[in-house]
Amino acid sequence: MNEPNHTAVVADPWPAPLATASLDATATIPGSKSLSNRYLILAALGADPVRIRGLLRSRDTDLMMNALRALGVTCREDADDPTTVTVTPPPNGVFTGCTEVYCGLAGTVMRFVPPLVLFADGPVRFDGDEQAYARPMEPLLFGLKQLGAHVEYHGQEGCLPFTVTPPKKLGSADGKPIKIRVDSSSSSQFVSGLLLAASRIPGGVLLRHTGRTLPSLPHIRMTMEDINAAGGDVTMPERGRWLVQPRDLDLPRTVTVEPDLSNAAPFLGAALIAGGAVRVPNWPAHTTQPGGLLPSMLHKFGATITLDGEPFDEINDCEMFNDDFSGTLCVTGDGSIHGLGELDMSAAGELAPSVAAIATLADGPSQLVGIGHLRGHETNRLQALVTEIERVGAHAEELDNGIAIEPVADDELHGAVMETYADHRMATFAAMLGLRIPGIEVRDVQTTRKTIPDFTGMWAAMLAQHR
Ligand SMILES: O=C(O)C1=C[C@@H](OP(=O)(O)O)[C@@H](O)[C@H](O)C1
Ligand SMILES: C=C(OP(=O)(O)O)C(=O)O
Repeated sequence: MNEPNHTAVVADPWPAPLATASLDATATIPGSKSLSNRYLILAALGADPVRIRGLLRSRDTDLMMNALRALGVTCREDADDPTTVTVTPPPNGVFTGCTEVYCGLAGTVMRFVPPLVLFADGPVRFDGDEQAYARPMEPLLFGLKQLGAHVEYHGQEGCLPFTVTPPKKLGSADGKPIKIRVDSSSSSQFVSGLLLAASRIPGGVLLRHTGRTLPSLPHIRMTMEDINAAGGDVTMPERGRWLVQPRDLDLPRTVTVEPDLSNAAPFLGAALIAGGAVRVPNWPAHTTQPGGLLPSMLHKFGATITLDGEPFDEINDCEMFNDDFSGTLCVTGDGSIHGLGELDMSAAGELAPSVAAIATLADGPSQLVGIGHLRGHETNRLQALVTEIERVGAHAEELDNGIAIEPVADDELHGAVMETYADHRMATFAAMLGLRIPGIEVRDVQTTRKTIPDFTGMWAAMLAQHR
């Protein structure tokens, strides 16, 4: 249950640096949280050790490794490189029960680990940060109940903390896929969590999403691609329906994690806000990360985008998606930012705080829609964004399914101490505003450790590289 100590000392509130010159920077972004935690889960579900290279080392991945360790999985980092970790599954694939897992505030831990209890030899209790008690969990646990698990809540019904007890017998009696129905409209992670475990269920699983909307489809496609890369057989015969055939899962002996493209957003966005160029190396030309949508969003704001020197306009999405190719993405801004009008962000909700920061400094209004489920993220992000945008003197309002942002002239914006609500993306959002608005200070900037080990160091390094 213990978490590792993080010791770096940073002033609180942290004075966000102002950009006083246009940028000419390269930012190397650590590994993807979503891919890191999927590879850890899939490696734990396999039979043989898997070496994961470029693993993100941050609070969410440390929580995931500790969760797996509690279940009898060995996660051993290389002595000379903590981002290379070898995962060895438990003997016979049986996870250790009668234990506890601490989820922190990590959606990928609280939604991807409980399904592993289906293969445990006893009950597992799950707990997390107090703020995690407000995050939706019930649809995932309803899915597990349909697979025969027993769930006991220790606080509010449908929320952390809870205990999952494995079924006495797993899988259908007739050898056909078990049919389960889950409403995943409040988080794609319910579908992903169930799919990740489903290959190991005798007879497999037919999963149907029952809600009206389904956010973060790229993240579900990421789950499918990773399962299939591990020898699984998962298909989506139609939107909102997945068929998982029973299969042994074994990732390749070594897998390499792509950089976290969503965490690239504040850095690339800085080129628009401060003006100048920011480059991110190892940008994958093919990716299931929703951050793959970032170049086109930044382009709409008015940025010039190149990949290995090729203009973005001339990069045909299909041709560019050659699996083996990765290059340096370069975003250049001239200090002007166009309002977006209405932008559907349902596929990439985790980019919304960064996009909102840029939109706050634009020359016209933006409405980011399709993201009502952000109310159940680390904090109620729609409410938090409105409060913090208003705090610096611009205007914003909550919509049913998103946020409307009404920028004001730069001289009407003013510094403030920004709240972050234990939300890493609210901290990076505030840092982005601080590039242009003098006097921005950020409370608890260390909350960025959820997915970035040294955000303030990387931010300072970017600003030190200017024209
Ligand atoms: O599966 C994943 O790795 C994630 C899915 C998304 O969750 P939601 O569908 O809840 O937004 C995303 O926002 C989160 O940061 C990571
Ligand atoms: C929503 C997010 O995280 P989580 O994986 O905790 O859901 C996020 O990182 O923006």
